[in-house]
Amino acid sequence: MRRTAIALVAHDAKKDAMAEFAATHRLKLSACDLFATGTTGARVIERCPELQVKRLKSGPLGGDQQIGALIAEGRIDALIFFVDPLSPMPHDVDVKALTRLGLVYDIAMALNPVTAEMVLAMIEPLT
Ligand SMILES: O=C(CO)COP(=O)(O)O
Repeated sequence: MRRTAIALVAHDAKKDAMAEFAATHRLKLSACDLFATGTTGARVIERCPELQVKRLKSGPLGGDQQIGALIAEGRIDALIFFVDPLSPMPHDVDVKALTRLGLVYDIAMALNPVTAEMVLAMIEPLT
């Protein structure tokens, strides 16, 4: 049985919040397999160098789609995606496709920090 796999994604205006979220939950996250879009992953690693994070491409360059592909393959248990609802995104279609796949495959999906706290509280990492 594999470890619990969590994907971390944050839009630019939410990256500070994601770095803080990762720092607050570093212990639990360290027991999970972590995936992230490029810049989000870099920010998480910068804040929490001890975390092993598989960084994919930056979201606008295909990273959202890579996370979506992992979801479609059944390799992600939870998506924590801090969405910026106030800024237009050139890759809005990718963002929509990613959240759509989260729904299609019925994984745990948190789109804001308060829900992410709840989702993580329910996760018992397999070690
Ligand atoms: O754009 C993103 C999600 O749509 C996130 O990508 P980055 O983590 O590379 O900024």
